[in-house]
Amino acid sequence: MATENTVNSGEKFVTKKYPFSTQPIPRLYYRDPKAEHLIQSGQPVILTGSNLVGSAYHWDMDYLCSNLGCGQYTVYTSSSGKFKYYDEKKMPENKDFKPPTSHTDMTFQEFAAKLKQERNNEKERMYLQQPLNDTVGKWIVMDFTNFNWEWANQQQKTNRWGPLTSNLLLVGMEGVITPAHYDEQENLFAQIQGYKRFLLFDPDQFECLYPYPIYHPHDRQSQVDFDNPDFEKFPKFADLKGYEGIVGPKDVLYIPMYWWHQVESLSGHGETISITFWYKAAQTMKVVYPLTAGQKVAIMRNIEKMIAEALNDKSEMSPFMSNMVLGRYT
Ligand SMILES: CC1(C)c2ccccc2-c2ccc(C[C@@H](CC(=O)O)C(=O)C(=O)O)cc21
Ligand SMILES: [Zn+2]
Repeated sequence: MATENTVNSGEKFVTKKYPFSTQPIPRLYYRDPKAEHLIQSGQPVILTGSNLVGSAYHWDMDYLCSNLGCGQYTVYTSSSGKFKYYDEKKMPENKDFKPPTSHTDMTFQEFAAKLKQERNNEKERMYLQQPLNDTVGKWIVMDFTNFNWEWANQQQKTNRWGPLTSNLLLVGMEGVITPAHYDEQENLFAQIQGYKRFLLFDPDQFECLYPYPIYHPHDRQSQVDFDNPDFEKFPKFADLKGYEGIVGPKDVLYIPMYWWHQVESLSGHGETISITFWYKAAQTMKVVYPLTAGQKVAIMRNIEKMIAEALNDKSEMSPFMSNMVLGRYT
């Protein structure tokens, strides 16, 4: 049932309410020219009917247990249910950084068994994420080869995306949340089991989402706690405008590069099973003005990196940037 901080979004989903407005992510048949146009213009769209991972629609926990083999899988655990990504390579320079989640390796069978027992005492939330590699069993390899590669390759070509870098298998417990962040790759996000609520924000919402400094382990993640926003520190969060949609089995969501997204595995519909298709950026042939918001994010990132390198002292970043901007460009 819906409580005071949740809404009944449609017939069967209860979702958390946030203090910003959203409009629906378009949902179109994958062959619809409007869908093609949205992808080409770097706009998100939920695609139906693509069968991108049609050969994996029968993947459920039992099938994965018997066919994923006995390889080790990375399983993240979080007591809060939030899985904020952090870059371990950036931890040495940030002495007081405490990872918000822990991770261990285990076989899929161990993960599935823990999932069953976890269901009772609702304590530790778990999220398995694993590149699909050659440790998986032969049936999984066969399902993988039978993905709708013809359509995926056609998208890659039409939109001039770079190479496919990885397919990630994701198995999440009900209620896990991936907090707002952006990625630097194009993403075809395929849902196999369960339902995920996506909140998406245009890269031009950058000033409302206050990403961590680039050298921070939480680079690319928003500093704002959506459940308890600090409007003193992050006043423009109140002006945030987003898109929202529920991605269910057989849906494919196109998440354009640099688009912010928060992802919530909805309760009451079992664990979620997803596969991501990440592509490197399209080759920028000729710069066209005005620049897109995403291009400006890329420029900001490059400048932040150069300043951090030039100063070679993190504590100098803030005074340096303030001196450069305050009272001069503000
Ligand atoms: C949180 C988790 C498990 C994780 C932990 C540690 C390192 C990486 C990742 C990682 C990467 C991608 C996702 C999928 C998705 C979010 C979602 O579906 O929940 C998403 O953000 C995307 O497809 O771009 C989820 C994760
Ligand atoms: Zn992401």
